[in-house]
Formats: sequence, C-alpha cells, structure tokens
Amino acid sequence: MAVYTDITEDDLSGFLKQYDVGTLTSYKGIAEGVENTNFLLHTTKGSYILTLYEKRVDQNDLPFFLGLMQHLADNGLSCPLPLPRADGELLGQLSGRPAAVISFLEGMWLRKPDAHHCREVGKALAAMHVAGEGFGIRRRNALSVGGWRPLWNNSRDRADEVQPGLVTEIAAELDTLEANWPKDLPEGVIHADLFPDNVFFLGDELSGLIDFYFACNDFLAYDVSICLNAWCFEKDGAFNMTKGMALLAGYQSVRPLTAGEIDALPLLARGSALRFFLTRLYDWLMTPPGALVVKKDPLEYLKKLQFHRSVASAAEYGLIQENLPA
Ligand SMILES: Nc1ncnc2c1ncn2[C@@H]1O[C@H](COP(=O)(O)OP(=O)(O)OP(=O)(O)O)[C@@H](O)[C@H]1O
Ligand SMILES: N[C@@H](CCO)C(=O)O
Repeated sequence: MAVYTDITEDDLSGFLKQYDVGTLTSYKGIAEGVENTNFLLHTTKGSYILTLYEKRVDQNDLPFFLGLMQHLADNGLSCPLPLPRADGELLGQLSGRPAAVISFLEGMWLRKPDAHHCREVGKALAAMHVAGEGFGIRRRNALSVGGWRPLWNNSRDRADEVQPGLVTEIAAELDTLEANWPKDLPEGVIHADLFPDNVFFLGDELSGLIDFYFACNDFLAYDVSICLNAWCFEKDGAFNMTKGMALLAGYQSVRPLTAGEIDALPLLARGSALRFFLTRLYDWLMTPPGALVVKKDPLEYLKKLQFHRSVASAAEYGLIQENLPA
C-alpha cells in the first residue's frame, strides 16, 4: 500500500482551486505503488491523479520527471500529463509534501501478459525512446553500474541470511560487470522501470505508460534488457522465448537495434537483473516487520541473472537479425 501522507478534504479542495479541474466530488487513496502517495480524484470535470512525492524521491529531480511526461506527451506518446496551476507551475505543496495533479490514464495493468502484449510493450518502449529525443533536462542513472557496489555494500553483511553463498556470487558478478560494462552504446531517455504494473491496456490495446520516477539518461538497450527481465520470464523462472521474440520484434519495428546493442544485450540483461536484485534485497533486509508495503522477492532476480550468465548471444532471447544498421 502506498498512502504515506494523509490529506484533509478542506486542504485538498483549497489546493485544487489553483488548477482548472472543477470542484472536488470525491477522492480516495490508491493502495498500489511503493514510492509515492497517490490519490484518485473525481471532480465536476473528470478524474485525476494526485501524487504527493515522498522522501525517497529527490525533489531536485521533480522538474525532470514532470517535464519529461510533458515532452513525451507532446511528442505523441500516451502517458499521463502533469496539469499546470494558474501560476504556470507544475508543482505545489500539500500536507507538507511536493504535490502534482496528473491526468488520469484509462486502462488496467495485466497480471498475465502474453506474447501479443510483449510485442506492444516493445513497440511502446521504442516509441518512448524516439519521443524522448530532444528533451532538454538530463538525469544520471544512479542505479546503473556505478551505483550497484554502494547499494550492495549496504546489504552485503546480511545477504547470506537470504541465501547462503550470495556474498561470493554477487562479489564475482559485480567484478565482471564493472570490468565489461559497455561504454559507447546509443543513449537517450529511458523509463528504467517498465514492468507490467506500469503499462496500461484497454482490452488488448496498449493505452499508455505510467510511473516515470526512475526515468533517466542511459543506454537505450539497457531499457530493452529491463523489459526482457520484467515481461519475458514465467512464474516458474523459465525464459519464454516466444515472448522475447515478440518484445524484440515489436521494439525493432519502431527503432532497430544496432549491432553493438545486440552484442551487449546478454551483459546488459545481467546488469539489469542485478539492479532489481539489489534494490529488492535492500528492501527485503531493511523494511521493518509490520510495514504495509509488500516486499518483492530478490531471489526471482538472482535466478534471472543466472539465466543471462548462460546466454551466449541475443538470438537466445528470440532476436531475429534482419537488415542490421551498422
Ligand atoms: N495517471 C494515472 N492514471 C491512472 N492511474 C494511475 C495513474 N498514475 C498512477 N495510477 C495508479 O496508481 C498506482 C501507483 O502509481 P505509481 O506506479 O506511479 O506509484 P509509485 O508509488 O511511483 O509506484 P512504484 O512502486 O511502481 O514505483 C498505479 O498502479 C495506478 O493504479
Ligand atoms: N519494479 C520494481 C519495483 C520498483 O518500482 C521491482 O519489481 O523490483
């Protein structure tokens, strides 16, 4: 659940006077999500999302996130749009937290995506990468290769409590990834967390992407590897090559991968599996008992990482190479 900050109806009604959204008719907290507090608002003009940004979000990053949503929407991507206040600002303050009103995106996320959905996600990811071109603000990816060792150092002493042998395995993995991480792949704005719960569908049609709060500048193919991890494995831990093929073909139908990106894909997928393993491990060890947040299993990502270690080339993900650009 993620309603960390409560609001009163009076404060909310007052806050909304600065927006062109009509009058509040009802509101309720949204239980999903772990980072921020979200409320669903109904007004005389429609439905909106109110987001209160919590402590884990650096306030200096908010202009990047909100500006990015605007830039992507202006360039044809279906994603929520922050609404401007009467003074032109996108951010206000409510219950002591930075707050924004965001347009409501119709749709639901899929608990059991199939290959068709993976193809649509591939296309949407590539469309986001293209739409992100020209965005003027930059944000470094704190959760790429340079951030993993510090993150690991915070959990290492207790990691073997989760599974014996982790300390040795992860130390070796970090050494390999740090020594071999690519240096010169195409870069741009990446979503960095495009999991099924951040992609909405209406029926079988993708209606939009949400939750840009990990977005940053990094290798575009790293984002592809995140989606392979998040969309193309089955519950039993097996990689589903039909889904991988669909996701990669969907991506390439909009933005063909370069030969360098294709070569790097297995290593990038190891890295992105390690990234989610490490954040989940940290939360697993540090979240106090009784907290209302549902902790995610780090070992799911260790198994994915081990799979990628055995992959020799992107063909094993279902990539079909046709008319490759140089
Ligand atoms: N613009 C939107 N339109 C419709 N629903 C939304 C929108 N934004 C958020 N939601 C709803 O709120 C939930 C949580 O939003 P979001 O994923 O952005 O929160 P978060 O705390 O940043 O979560 P995460 O743990 O994924 O980082 C979503 O699953 C969705 O149900
Ligand atoms: N998508 C992340 C959670 C943070 O958004 C995970 O599954 O570990």
